Amino acid sequence: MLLMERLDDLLVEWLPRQRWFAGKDRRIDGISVVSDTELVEGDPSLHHVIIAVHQGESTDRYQVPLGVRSELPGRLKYAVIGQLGNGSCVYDAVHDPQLTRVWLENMAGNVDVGPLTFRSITGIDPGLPSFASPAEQSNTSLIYGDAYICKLFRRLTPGINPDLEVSIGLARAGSKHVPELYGWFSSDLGGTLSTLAMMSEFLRSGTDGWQLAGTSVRDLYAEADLRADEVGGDFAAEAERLGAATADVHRDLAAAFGTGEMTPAEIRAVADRMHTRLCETCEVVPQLTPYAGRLTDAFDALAELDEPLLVQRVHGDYHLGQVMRTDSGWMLLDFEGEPAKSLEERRAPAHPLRDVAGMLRSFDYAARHLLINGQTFRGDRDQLEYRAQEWADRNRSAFCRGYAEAGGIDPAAHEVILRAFEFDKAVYEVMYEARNRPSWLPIPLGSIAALSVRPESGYLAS
Ligand SMILES: Nc1ncnc2c1ncn2[C@@H]1O[C@H](COP(=O)(O)OP(=O)(O)O)[C@@H](O)[C@H]1O
Ligand SMILES: O=P(O)(O)O[C@H]1O[C@H](CO)[C@@H](O[C@H]2O[C@H](CO)[C@@H](O)[C@H](O)[C@H]2O)[C@H](O)[C@H]1O
Repeated sequence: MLLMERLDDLLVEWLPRQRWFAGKDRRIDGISVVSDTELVEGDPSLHHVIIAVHQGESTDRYQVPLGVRSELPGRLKYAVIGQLGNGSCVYDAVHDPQLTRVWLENMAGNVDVGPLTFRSITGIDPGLPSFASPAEQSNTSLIYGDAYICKLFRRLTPGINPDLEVSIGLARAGSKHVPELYGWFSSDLGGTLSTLAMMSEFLRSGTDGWQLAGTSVRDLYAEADLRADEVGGDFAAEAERLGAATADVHRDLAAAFGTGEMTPAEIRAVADRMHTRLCETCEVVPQLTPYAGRLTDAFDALAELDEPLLVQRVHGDYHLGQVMRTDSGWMLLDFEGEPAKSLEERRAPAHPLRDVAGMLRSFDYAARHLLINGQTFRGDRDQLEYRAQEWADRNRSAFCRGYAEAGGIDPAAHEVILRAFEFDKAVYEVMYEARNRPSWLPIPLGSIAALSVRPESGYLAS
């Protein structure tokens, strides 16, 4: 058992500096160890630790694999958490390939160690070295060789993780737009077998949509007088193909998990939740308040729909960082849903245009993110903002066209639904940015300002 004096103090100081720690906006009142399984003995040792972090009314559980060495080599200094009472160093084990190899070996061997169960569903090479992915993400991924990527879920929820659940479902449905699943590991959490990590094919030929879109936007801003359709890096054809891939995955999700109907009363409940989120966000970010009236109108218009809506399992947190363009087309990743929602909400069937709206938001982000933080490009500010909107609109339309032509519900024919979902997502982003990246807050606020003055009808095309 690793829990020695000072560990909790060290974690209180270290956790808020981690990208994946979801409680950065609240004080940590205390930390307790839920489980501690020694996976590698000796020096270094690997402790698979699950902690409970107490913050006010809430307690969240996190997975924190810890390495312990009597002396920390220079190459691991950046991963240090601190010094334990007995003088040894404790550090974030994901950065130590000497330790992380054990997860791969254990999955390959389908072994159980204490409460941990390691499983693979295909033959995997247990000998590949790992490094921690530098990607901007909510969890931590390890890349083994250039063959596998193993995502360690940081904040844990009892039960099967939706990302794993959906990957299994889509594999069974024969989807060609998701990486092949290779294995996972789980542990008992409060009496329920719960996913700790999943390992899939590493898409070595892939580039994520956020980077590709960013390159296109940079190309545009570098050419002072050209329009989005005139520069070399035009993204519209890719956006259209991405729309088509999204429709394919929605069809496969419907086949794997079934479809249902949302009654008008349930639609009103969805609109109510959007309204609640708006009120909560206005309290934290008062700059949103001037738009509250127009946002409320959009949510009310959704609440007034009197036809049932077809619902199904969806992605739930869809954006350009969740898709990769590979040599065989677009691949979709990370079916975990919005990290702030409960597991039940994340697994609940929803309208497929929720994902479409998520991706539309991402085109806005891609266009606007280079205009914050004092980045300088040719052209005056107003002109750049105009061109950003033009780029976003061109790609938003192309994505919707691709989606509809591949058999998805035509977004242009369901603007009331799309508008409500897009505004709700933008409100979510306002809170997300306020908590995680305050310097990015102008992005969703700017989008809300621009979109909320568009007419209800034709709001996509304008
Ligand atoms: N199968 C994969 N192959 C290659 N890179 C991947 C793969 N899965 C994820 N990535 C990279 O890791 C990033 C984060 O992955 P994601 O699943 O969204 O993590 P998180 O849920 O922690 O945010 C992606 O944007 C992508 O760049
Ligand atoms: O970490 P996740 O991918 O699960 O999602 C969370 O973080 C995302 C940022 O990394 C955040 O996405 C927002 O920023 C993106 C650009 O960085 C942009 O493309 C998205 O449209 C925007 O929503 C996501 O909302 C959050 O849940």
